[in-house]
Amino acid sequence: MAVLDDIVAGVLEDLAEREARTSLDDLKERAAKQPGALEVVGRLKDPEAVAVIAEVKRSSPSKGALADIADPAALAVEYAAGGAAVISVLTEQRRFSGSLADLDAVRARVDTPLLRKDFVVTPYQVWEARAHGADVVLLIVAALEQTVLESLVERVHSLGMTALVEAHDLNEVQRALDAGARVVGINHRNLKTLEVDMTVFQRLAPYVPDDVVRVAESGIGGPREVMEMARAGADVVLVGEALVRNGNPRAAVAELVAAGAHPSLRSVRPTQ
Ligand SMILES: O=C(O)c1ccccc1NCC(=O)[C@H](O)[C@H](O)COP(=O)(O)O
Repeated sequence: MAVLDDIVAGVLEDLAEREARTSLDDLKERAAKQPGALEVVGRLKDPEAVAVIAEVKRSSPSKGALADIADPAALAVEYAAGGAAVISVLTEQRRFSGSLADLDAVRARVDTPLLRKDFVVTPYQVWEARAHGADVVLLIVAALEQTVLESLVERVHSLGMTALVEAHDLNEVQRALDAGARVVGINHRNLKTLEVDMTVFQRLAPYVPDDVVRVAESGIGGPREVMEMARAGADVVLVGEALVRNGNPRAAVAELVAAGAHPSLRSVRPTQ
């Protein structure tokens, strides 16, 4: 079984348990009590700079344990202080050791927009994201039939949140755009094989129109890669491992933010 299928199968089992505990009506009530979702498209599409999405990531299928993050909110506070535009919180339990409790904890401590990073395949999970304070929801094209992808994008947007729609090849980029994505993530990591190919973003970015936010994801280790992604047309970089392994996450985010605003990029980035 491909890694992605295996992850989604586990996600569906865990989801069934949560659905048995919390009805959709209860989730909707909780969502109604949240402040409105924060707008992120304008924040991410800055012609002067590449924005940074900093990820709270304890472990992963490709690398196993990455960092012992006892206090995800404290890490998020450091990310926010370093200048992260959005903070990504992994909520998948089995392979990434995340939870909705992590999202709650982070939401309680930072005002920065939050991305619920999970394997979202049903509307219930979209409601969960909103009920737990998310502003952005990841949708992975490879995990979804086109009609389901379209309806989930619509649901995310109708709740005032933004869908980050993730692709890994040209067909998936086209499907993301057809589904109405305003923010497209191009993942260097193939989620079926876990192979990371750092040429994927530069090959696919030209197919994403300029009015759509382009996010380069995975394998970004530091300022050098941020500048490479910027030159290839990235508006945003999403970084996990390099930040959670760094002893000074605030400084590490600040370094990436500074690289994304480097004056030498002004001549290569399109003015919008
Ligand atoms: O990270 C993995 O091993 C992984 C495996 C299977 C599905 C998804 C996976 N990661 C999710 C991500 O997209 C990354 O967490 C994110 O892009 C950050 O990547 P990195 O900076 O390389 O930690």
